[in-house]
Amino acid sequence: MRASALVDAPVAVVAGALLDTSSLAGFGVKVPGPLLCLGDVLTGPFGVRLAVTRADLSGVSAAGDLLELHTDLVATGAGTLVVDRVSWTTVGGVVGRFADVTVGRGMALRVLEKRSASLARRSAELGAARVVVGAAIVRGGRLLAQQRAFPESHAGQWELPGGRVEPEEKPEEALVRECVEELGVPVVVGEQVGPDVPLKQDLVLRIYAAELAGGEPEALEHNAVRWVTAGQLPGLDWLPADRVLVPALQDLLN
Ligand SMILES: Nc1nc2c([nH]c(=O)n2[C@H]2C[C@H](O)[C@@H](COP(=O)(O)OP(=O)(O)OP(=O)(O)O)O2)c(=O)[nH]1
Repeated sequence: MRASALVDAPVAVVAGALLDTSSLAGFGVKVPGPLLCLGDVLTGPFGVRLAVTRADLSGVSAAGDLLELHTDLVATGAGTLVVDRVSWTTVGGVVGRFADVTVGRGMALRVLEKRSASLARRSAELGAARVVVGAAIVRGGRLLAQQRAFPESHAGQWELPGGRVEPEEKPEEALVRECVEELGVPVVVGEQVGPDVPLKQDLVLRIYAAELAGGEPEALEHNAVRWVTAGQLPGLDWLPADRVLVPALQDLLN
């Protein structure tokens, strides 16, 4: 079964809204955390279990023994086309087929309609949210990660250099400023990497690829900086929002 809807927001924003498990609230789905990550297991009504097999800019997929859900995102000139595909295994026999047609399809359609409305709502919120920028600085096939010194709850965890965009700044300008403040070096900012990851109701994390424009980065406000390979990325104790971005960061390095 397929359904599609146009959402008036860029792909990076809609992809972020899709990762936000708050848009699954009200569907009786148990989720492991506030953000969907590759490999997460979702538990739906009747104990149906689904593993997340894709969570990136192209959309989200989840698959289990009986059910598969795919949401594909396509950029159009007029916003993002969200294409949902649902497939499930029908219990055999006449009764099973009857139940499938009368109950299963109607239920799936109602769920998709409700979800599409909540996705559009969350995308609008995130599109208007304040942005925290982060720099994916790559040198010689390694990514620069930095280890937070505070607050206590996040001390020791890893993140990317960056911070909040001030009201009068462009995101790229904020990133250059933050890299000078935190690392003591200028950077050249490139393309966005991965989706806008929801941090709170009205705050998103947006990562840009970046290159050093000179100098050697130092941990001026952090515990440490470290250059990590694609293989080392999943093993680092990242802040939760950055963990979601690991596959996109690995793609950037590969
Ligand atoms: N810089 C940065 N912040 C991140 C990342 N991942 C992530 O969840 N965050 C969160 C942590 C904070 O809640 C928020 C940014 O705060 P910050 O402390 O770095 O930036 P800031 O100095 O401009 O913020 P503030 O003084 O206004 O709190 O974003 C990341 O990779 N880099």
